[in-house]
Amino acid sequence: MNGYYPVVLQLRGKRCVIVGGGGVAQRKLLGLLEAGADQVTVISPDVTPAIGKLAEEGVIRTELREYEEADSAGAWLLFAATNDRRVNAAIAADGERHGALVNAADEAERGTFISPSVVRRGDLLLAVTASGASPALSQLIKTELAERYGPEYEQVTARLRSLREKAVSRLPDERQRRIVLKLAAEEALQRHNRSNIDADEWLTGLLHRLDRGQP
Ligand SMILES: C[C@@]1(CC(=O)O)c2cc3[nH]c(cc4nc(cc5[nH]c(cc(n2)[C@H]1CCC(=O)O)[C@@](C)(CC(=O)O)[C@@H]5CCC(=O)O)C(CC(=O)O)=C4CCC(=O)O)c(CCC(=O)O)c3CC(=O)O
Ligand SMILES: NC(=O)C1=CN([C@@H]2O[C@H](COP(=O)(O)OP(=O)(O)OC[C@H]3O[C@@H](n4cnc5c(N)ncnc54)[C@H](O)[C@@H]3O)[C@@H](O)[C@H]2O)C=CC1
Repeated sequence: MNGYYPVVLQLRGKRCVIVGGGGVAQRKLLGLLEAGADQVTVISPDVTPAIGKLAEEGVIRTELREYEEADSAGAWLLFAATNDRRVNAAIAADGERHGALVNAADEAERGTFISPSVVRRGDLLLAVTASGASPALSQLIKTELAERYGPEYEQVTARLRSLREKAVSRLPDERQRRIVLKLAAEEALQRHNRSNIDADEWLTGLLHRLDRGQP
């Protein structure tokens, strides 16, 4: 076992700090924003034009200077993404001491987490990692997954959420609910073009299928 355990973090209201302002920092930043992070600061003497634009628009904050130890103190999620190995090592050590989750972009072992390759389809999130063995492989598999699970899966997942809400209120029997929800997920995967069916109607249809004994 390599020690890596996957989790999905809720970033709303959490302070995220990226140190470094190059291509890697930019990629990490865009990933955070896609997740809905709303308190992001980038610290670096220089930043890419895209990072600069986001700061101008007020989406993120930038501090155009070198890293200082105090920067890691208030961070919940911390990225060491400079091109200076010694600085990245110091950030990782400071961050851990202050209780932040740390990503070390140049030397994974120094940090406490690594970033996966991600495909987002609304609430459906597909994440791939090779645990540092091959970021390029993760990227390739992500591309395959993005083709297999196209943009329509946003709607598929949203429909399953509304159906599940209905099922939770209409079906008190846990076993029946579980069977219905598994059946719904199967149907959604097989026939995701039927996106216009109402959740109540769908649930009724699923219950009929169960009654007729054809799950
Ligand atoms: C350990 C890890 C730590 C971390 O950063 O979290 C790490 C470390 C390093 N990456 C390096 C290189 C590259 N990284 C990418 C791309 C990505 N790297 C990402 C994650 C990770 N990279 C973590 C492990 C994930 C895993 O193994 O699955 C992705 C998935 C997620 C993200 O960063 O958001 C993102 C793809 C996003 C997407 O598009 O889907 C590319 C491809 C490219 O640039 O086009 C290359 C060149 C090709 C190659 O090397 O394979 C180097 C060497 C640097 C050097 O040569 O100096 C190191 C340092 C080292 O090896 O120690
Ligand atoms: N994890 C990953 O996916 C990858 C990681 N890497 C590693 O990440 C490092 C960064 O890559 P790039 O963004 O392409 O480098 P880059 O050279 O484009 O950017 C480095 C940034 O760090 C800033 N910086 C340097 N010293 C600093 C300090 N003391 N305080 C704050 N900011 C400082 C620079 O101003 C610059 O903005 C590379 O050196 C490499 O080791 C590289 C490719 C992929």
